[in-house]
Amino acid sequence: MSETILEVKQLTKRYGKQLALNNFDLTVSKGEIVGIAGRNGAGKTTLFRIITGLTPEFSGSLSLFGSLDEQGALENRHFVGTIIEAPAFFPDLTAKQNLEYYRIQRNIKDQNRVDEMLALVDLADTRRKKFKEFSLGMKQRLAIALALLHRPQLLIFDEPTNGLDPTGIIQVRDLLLKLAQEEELTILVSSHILTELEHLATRFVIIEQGNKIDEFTKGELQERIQSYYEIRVNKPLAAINILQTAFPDAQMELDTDELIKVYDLNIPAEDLADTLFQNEFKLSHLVRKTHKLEEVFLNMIESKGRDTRHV
Ligand SMILES: Nc1ncnc2c1ncn2[C@@H]1O[C@H](COP(=O)(O)OP(=O)(O)OP(=O)(O)O)[C@@H](O)[C@H]1O
Repeated sequence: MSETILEVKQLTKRYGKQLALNNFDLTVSKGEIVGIAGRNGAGKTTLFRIITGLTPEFSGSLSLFGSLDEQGALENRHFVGTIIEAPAFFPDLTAKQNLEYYRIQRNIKDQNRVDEMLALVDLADTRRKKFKEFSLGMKQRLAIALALLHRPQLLIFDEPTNGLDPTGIIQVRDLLLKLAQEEELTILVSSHILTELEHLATRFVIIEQGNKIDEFTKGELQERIQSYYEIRVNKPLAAINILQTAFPDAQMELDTDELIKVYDLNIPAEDLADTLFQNEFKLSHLVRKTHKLEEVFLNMIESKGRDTRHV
């Protein structure tokens, strides 16, 4: 069994009448990169603030590094590195000077740690460049270096790719992957765009209006971005019934645009067309398509979110 790094059970947080988190359960094992995806206001930051101790009032239980009692969890927060809000860096200081300030302030004895971190996040060459002259991606990488300065085992990163351009997104993502592999970090990240977590996370949790509405592994996600046939035909309702009778094992649906979707590419397209022709349907469109990830994400929120609202 893999080591449990974090376990929260039945986490609930209200801000007045606003339910920000509702009976939220989450277990994170060592070495995992867990992506929390949800729209703006879904509750991601609230979850991270509770885990990191920034929001101390909540109901439910929280266990960090196996320590169940609240006091123990507080002590174990030393092993957590956090980027929830942009850290305060001095605009006129360099990357090295900024990190050195925090190294001394946090009483980290290892004097090589700053150079080590700058190399790790690929900022060693910035030399005299001041923080205010950094790109957003460089600022984000410096924030990662700061969060890791005290050698945490769990990194919690709220919206790491927010505001970054495509190059910045890839740089930050590759850095996080490298950290997970080389530094054996366990990582918890959030995003309002599932696509941005797609090539990073090993497991995904979908949150909507404070509720966990879905959870799946990277492999399971691939299955959901499945390919399918899209068919337009006159009398689509009658046609889907005929197709379903002809191919009883195939999963099919009629979407809101009256398009038939057949989720079984083992059926040759000609067989679908033949069945429709033989039953005198007029076929105007038959193409092979693949679901787009954001589409899968929004469908998930729409269908499962509906069931959990107003609780
Ligand atoms: N300090 C607060 N006071 C009142 N309401 C709050 C507070 N913090 C969060 N909320 C509310 O709780 C809900 C969850 O907010 P949260 O910031 O956790 O969402 P989020 O998923 O992180 O969204 P975003 O991506 O926009 O940051 C929202 O409805 C938000 O308005």
